[in-house]
Amino acid sequence: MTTTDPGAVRITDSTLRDGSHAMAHQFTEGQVRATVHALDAAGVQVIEVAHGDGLGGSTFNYGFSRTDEIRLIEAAVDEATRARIAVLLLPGLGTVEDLRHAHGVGASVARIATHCTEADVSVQHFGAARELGMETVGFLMLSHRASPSVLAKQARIMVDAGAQCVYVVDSAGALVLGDAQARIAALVDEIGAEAQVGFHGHQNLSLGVANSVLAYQTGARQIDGALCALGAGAGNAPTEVLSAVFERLGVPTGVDAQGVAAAAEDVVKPFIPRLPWMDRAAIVQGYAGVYSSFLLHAERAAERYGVPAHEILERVGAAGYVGGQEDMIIDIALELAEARERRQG
Ligand SMILES: CC[C@H](O)CC(=O)C(=O)O
Ligand SMILES: [Mn+2]
Repeated sequence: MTTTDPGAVRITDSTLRDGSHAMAHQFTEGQVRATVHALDAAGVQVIEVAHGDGLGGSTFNYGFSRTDEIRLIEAAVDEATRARIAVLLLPGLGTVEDLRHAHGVGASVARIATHCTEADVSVQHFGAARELGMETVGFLMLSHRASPSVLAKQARIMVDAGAQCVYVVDSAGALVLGDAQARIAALVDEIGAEAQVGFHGHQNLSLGVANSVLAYQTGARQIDGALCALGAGAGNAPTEVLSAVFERLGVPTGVDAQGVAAAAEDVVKPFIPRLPWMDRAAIVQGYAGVYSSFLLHAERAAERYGVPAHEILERVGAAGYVGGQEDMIIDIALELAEARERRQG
C-alpha cells in the first residue's frame, strides 16, 4: 500500500490502550512487547499504547496501572521496527508535560480526545503536539451525543488547532449504521479538504465492523481496531476481522490479514482473562449510550452493593454521565441498593 493511495485505509490498533480498560489496566511489559512485535510484523502502521484513559490515567478514579505507561510506551517503541507508536491524551487528565514525556521515549502520534462537544479544550494540546513534530489525531468521544452538524463544527475546531485527522468515536457503541455514516459524511464535508476523518467503533450492539466499513465507504481513511476486540464494553471492532473484511472488499490496508489473525489468536487471546462480549450489561451500554469504559466500574459496584450491573448502566445512561464521572457510578449503585432495601422493608 502506498500512503498516497486515496482508497487506502490505515488501521490503528488500540489493543494496548483501549484494551487496557478490559484488562483493568494490568498489562505487563511482556504482553506489550509480544503484541507490538506481532502487529508490527503483520504491517500494522500505528499501535496505540497508554493507560485506557490515556496518559496520566493511572489514578484512584480510573484504576491504577500495573506497569508505568511510559515504560510500556518505551517497550513498544523498542519492539516496533516499522510501526509508529501512538498515545492518547484527554486534556485535564493528561497534560502537555505527559505528552512531552511520551514523545521523549519515542511516541510519534498524539491522539487528543475530548467529549464530542468540548473540542475547545484540546487546542493547546494540538499546538504542543505539532511543535513536538508529532502526527496529530482528534478524538470526539461519545459521538452519538452530538448531531452530525454539531460534531462537524467540533471537528473544525480540532483541525484549526492542528489536528491532521479527526475521529468519530463511538465510545458507547451506540451508533447504528446510518447514524455513524451521517456523522462521517458531515466531518468529510467540513474538514475533508484539509484533514482525514477516522472512525473508532465499539461492539456493544455488534456493529463495530459494519460501522467501520460504512465509515470507510463514506470517506473515513483511518479506522481503529483491537485484537480479539480487546477494549472497553463489548470491545472494539476486532483488528483481525477488519483486516480480513477490507481485504475481501479489495481495500488496501498494507497489513497481512493472516499475520493479524495470528497475532490475535496466538499472542493476545492466551493472556486475556475474559474475552469482551455483548452480554446484557454491554448491550445496555450500546442501547442507552453509556461510555464503554464504565463497564468494569459498574460490574465492581454491582458486586459490592448487590445490584445488577445492567440496571446501574441504564441509570448512568439516563443521567448522561461522561468520562471522568466514574465515581458517580457508585452513587447510583448505592441508590439502587437503598431502593431495594426500602422495597424489602
Ligand atoms: C477514556 C478514553 C476512552 O476510552 C477513549 C475511547 O476509546 C472511546 O471513547 O471509545
Ligand atoms: Mn474506545
